[in-house]
Amino acid sequence: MRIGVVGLGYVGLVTAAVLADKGYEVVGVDVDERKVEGLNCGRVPIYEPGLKELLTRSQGRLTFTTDYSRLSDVDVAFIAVSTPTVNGRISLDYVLSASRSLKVLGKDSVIAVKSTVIPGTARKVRELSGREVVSNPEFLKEGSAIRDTTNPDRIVIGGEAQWAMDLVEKVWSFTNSPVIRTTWEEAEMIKYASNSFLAVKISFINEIANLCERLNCDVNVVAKAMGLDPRISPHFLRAGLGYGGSCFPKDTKAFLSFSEDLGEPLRIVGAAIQVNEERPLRAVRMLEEVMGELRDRVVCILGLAFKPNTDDTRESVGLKIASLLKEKGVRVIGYDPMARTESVEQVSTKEECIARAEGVIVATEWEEFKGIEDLLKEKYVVDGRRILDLSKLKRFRAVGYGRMTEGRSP
Ligand SMILES: NC(=O)c1ccc[n+]([C@@H]2O[C@H](COP(=O)([O-])OP(=O)(O)OC[C@H]3O[C@@H](n4cnc5c(N)ncnc54)[C@H](O)[C@@H]3O)[C@@H](O)[C@H]2O)c1
Ligand SMILES: O=c1ccn([C@@H]2O[C@H](COP(=O)(O)OP(=O)(O)O[C@H]3O[C@H](CO)[C@@H](O)[C@H](O)[C@H]3O)[C@@H](O)[C@H]2O)c(=O)[nH]1
Repeated sequence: MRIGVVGLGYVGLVTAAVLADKGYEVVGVDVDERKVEGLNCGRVPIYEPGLKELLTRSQGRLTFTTDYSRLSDVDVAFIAVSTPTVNGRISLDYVLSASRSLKVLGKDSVIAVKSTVIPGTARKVRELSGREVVSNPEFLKEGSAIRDTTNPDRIVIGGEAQWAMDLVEKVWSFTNSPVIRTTWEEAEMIKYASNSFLAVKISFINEIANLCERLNCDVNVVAKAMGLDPRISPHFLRAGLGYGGSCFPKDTKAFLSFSEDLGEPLRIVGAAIQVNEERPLRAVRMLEEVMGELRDRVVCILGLAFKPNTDDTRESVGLKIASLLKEKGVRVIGYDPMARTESVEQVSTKEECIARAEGVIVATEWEEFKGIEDLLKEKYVVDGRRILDLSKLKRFRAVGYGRMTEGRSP
């Protein structure tokens, strides 16, 4: 089977690499000429564990181009272009533009929409492309994208024409994952409802963390016991500085405005967004509580990627905290094992970052930030991700930690 993948970002590139590795002939198309040129020279534009190796292994079955006409003989073309939220609403511009370009497909080819889109979009894609369309939302997580694509929890296939759904199901037959067949709109809803539910869960535990900070409580103890109830589950119950990344922030907002347009506003999702937006400021206040006036002092942020094992800084909490601190006249330096950004002065080791600063905020729970308590002994510390052994620190605040210990904050 020949496969096309339109949009070679975190989703498209991983999808293309995994499918090529499974033996399909794959053509990847992107409008970004530099990205395509780089890929054709073996340069991988993102950091995702295992991706470079996978791309090298599948050379020969995988080609990259900016030329849509190269898709004319594919059986299935996946759309994996971005769907940003602009002024609180989803922008479908890239998806609709890709759909028009996909008129090059043969009449029996199927378009599978992987991009996260509001209900009703797959129908529009069919109108614009004149081809049969299946909604096949993506659930991968950055940092474990290859494993998630090779072995997904479920495969959702939404559509109308059985033959088209059969074809897309066949593409994923190597996975052995449960397949759920739905309508287009159900598939599109499943994606937003899933992301929103996880975002709600995070904001919920973060509010519990706020309460714990006022009491003689540790949110980790509370969450651990809650999570032992299989109805609650321990997943996505880690209190911290809130969710970032390219999905939850934009998808919750797009889903909320979509629900409002329908006259059925998702109030719980609205509250989760609000709670999340308060997290960076809360981190700054914690640092002020322990350190006092921050102006002209040096603060180090450990972790600029929105989560560990990625170089992605989209909606990164660390960067949001950095900009709040700068507004207060703080001299901010940052360190991240993978992420690179123009917006913060970056140093190349955590040791240097910590040594140069008076205050340290742990914003991302990278593995290499665990066990660094000795480096932090003389610093003011905010453990925003609860990865430190607090008993080894002197002057600190930690998310969801309100245990009183003599001589220690709080
Ligand atoms: N990143 C994730 O973890 C993740 C997981 C699941 C779903 N999603 C969804 O998948 C979609 C893609 O996300 P991403 O993070 O991979 O985006 P991305 O921004 O990393 O990549 C998108 C790519 O699409 C290209 N593009 C834009 N318009 C195009 C067009 N008309 N034709 C061809 N290429 C075009 C861009 O140049 C870019 O390379 C979004 O809808 C997102 O919500 C993302
Ligand atoms: O208990 C938790 C779990 C996560 N997070 C934060 O939540 C954000 C998102 O994390 P994660 O879900 O692991 O990363 P993403 O790669 O953004 O993946 C999410 O978004 C993707 C895009 O839609 C979906 O495909 C995935 O299923 C969904 O998990 C990050 O900032 C995490 O730090 C927490 O604060 N506490």
